[in-house]
Amino acid sequence: MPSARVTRVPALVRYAFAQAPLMAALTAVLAVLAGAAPVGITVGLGELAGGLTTAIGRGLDTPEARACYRWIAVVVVLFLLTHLAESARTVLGRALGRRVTGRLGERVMTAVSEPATIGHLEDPAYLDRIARARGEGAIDMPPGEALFGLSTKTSTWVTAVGSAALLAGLDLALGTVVLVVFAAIHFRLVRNYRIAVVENVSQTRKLRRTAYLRDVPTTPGPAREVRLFGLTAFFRDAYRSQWRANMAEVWRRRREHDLFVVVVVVTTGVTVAAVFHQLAHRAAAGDSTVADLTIGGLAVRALLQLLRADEDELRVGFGSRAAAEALAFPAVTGRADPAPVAEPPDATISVKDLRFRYPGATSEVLHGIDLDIPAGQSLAVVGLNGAGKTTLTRLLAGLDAPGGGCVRVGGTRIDEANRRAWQRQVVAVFQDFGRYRLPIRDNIAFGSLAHADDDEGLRAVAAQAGLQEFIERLPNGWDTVPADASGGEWQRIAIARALFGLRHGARLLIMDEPAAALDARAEAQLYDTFHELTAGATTVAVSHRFATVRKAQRVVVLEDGRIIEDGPHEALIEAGGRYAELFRLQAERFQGASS
Ligand SMILES: Nc1ncnc2c1ncn2[C@@H]1O[C@H](COP(=O)(O)OP(=O)(O)OP(=O)(O)O)[C@@H](O)[C@H]1O
Repeated sequence: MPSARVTRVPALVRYAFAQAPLMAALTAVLAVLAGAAPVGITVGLGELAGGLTTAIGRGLDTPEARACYRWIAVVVVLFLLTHLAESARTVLGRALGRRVTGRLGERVMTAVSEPATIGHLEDPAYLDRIARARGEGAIDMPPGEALFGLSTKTSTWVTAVGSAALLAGLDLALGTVVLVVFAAIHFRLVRNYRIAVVENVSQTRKLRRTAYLRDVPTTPGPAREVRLFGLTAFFRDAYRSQWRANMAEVWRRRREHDLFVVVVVVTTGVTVAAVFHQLAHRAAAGDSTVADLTIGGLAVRALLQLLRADEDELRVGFGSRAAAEALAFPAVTGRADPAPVAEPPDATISVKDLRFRYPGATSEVLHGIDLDIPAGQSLAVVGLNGAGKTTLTRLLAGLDAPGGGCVRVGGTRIDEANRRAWQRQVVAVFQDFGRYRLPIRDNIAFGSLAHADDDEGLRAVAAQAGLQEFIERLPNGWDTVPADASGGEWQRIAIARALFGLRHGARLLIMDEPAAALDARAEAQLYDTFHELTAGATTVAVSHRFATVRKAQRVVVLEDGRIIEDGPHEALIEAGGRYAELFRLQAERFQGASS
């Protein structure tokens, strides 16, 4: 660990100096000043004590008394300086920390958003990296906190080394031994302290799982089931036993540490006793003055502050680790919105031998899909759970890079160079559409942010998605954050967002179960007016509801990652294949229910 730290801390300090040179330099100077001034006070008090022994009894206006006044002035000024430097260092150090945390946060956010595809965001290891870069862990410590911790520790070490130097001035061996012994204890204390917490951090995942067990019974959704199925005791017991298993190692360390504290107390006692014995010995031999004795005593006292490990160790340890994680993300500068893919509006969207495998999966989800979707066509994709429907829509939208084959728009192949440009021309209502905790205006305008001021358009799509009354009822109308919207209302918002995008030039609309949360009337309304709503755009809708599917101009049936049927509803029914079978099954259920 220390070796990693050796590279982590300088990298962070260099970054701080690059981002905020003045603030960083001032913090460093103040940290040194705040650490050096107490050493000066030790000298001042020692000289004052020495001067007083000769000045007393000689009168107030003697050279000896005047020397004492000067040392009193020096001590008072240094006290003030310590106080001022320490306060200013605290304020500046915290501000510097906040600035660096903010900059690193932006760096991570930009780097994470840089790839046009989204596969990396489904990789748990990558998500862990992001969390660590933000300083999330067993204890939360943003990267910038390390700078504040470093400034505190700089002061501590300047005082310690300065005080040891004063001791060494009296007796070289004495100063060296005390510094070495105290520093050794300090590093061991820091190590113990950090290990105790690092262990928790390395168990982050385990602890997260444990916390999950604790939280299930108090999380509104699952809590309903926990009550119904009587699972409270299960979760409580599982939490308790997992937590104990996780903590066993931590408790063992804690016992070890308690033992170490006894060793520290004894070693420190012996060292301090040795110092005073040596000073007394020298005084008895007439080798040292009162000033020397005072300086020696005060210097040892100042050195005692090394014998502790506090939160600043965590700040430096965890903060610099978070900073290193954040700095490992490449610095990316913002990019301008790309120009749209330059293909005529009537260009066909085609898929050729499309293959895809999720990272870490052993087999392909799509095994070579061929599909031409003429502009303006409404296409429904049906198939059993896990057939690959959602995966196909993700690839059509350019959110994943195919493992083989390609997506084309007219003569343009969608690849890394134009992926973003293509994404701007696609709007979608995915199964897990966004529910932004932002005003409803933003929630809908996100469909085409460049046209967020198109109030008329916003009102029109809201009406098309059946949201007019809902918005009118909201306390602040369009400016309300629709936090309490129902599942269906949120889905209408997502539909309105997609429609707003279509209105402003998107050419492909993807809908993955867009009516899952809609009531029967809303669903019927959506599909009855579908063509009018989508204004002739190309649409690909995934649905398990055949009453809906049959309204599409064309249906493809996906099975195990392959298209097995393709044609209009009537033709597929007539062919009597898988589509006809699934359609009949669903129709029978409804007939059964109504008879
Ligand atoms: N992010 C992922 N990582 C790994 N495997 C995945 C991921 N997403 C989906 N899969 C797997 O890929 C297969 C196809 O999933 P997909 O979501 O495309 O199916 P689907 O036809 O849309 O299913 P459904 O009707 O249930 O929505 C499934 O076996 C699924 O488990």
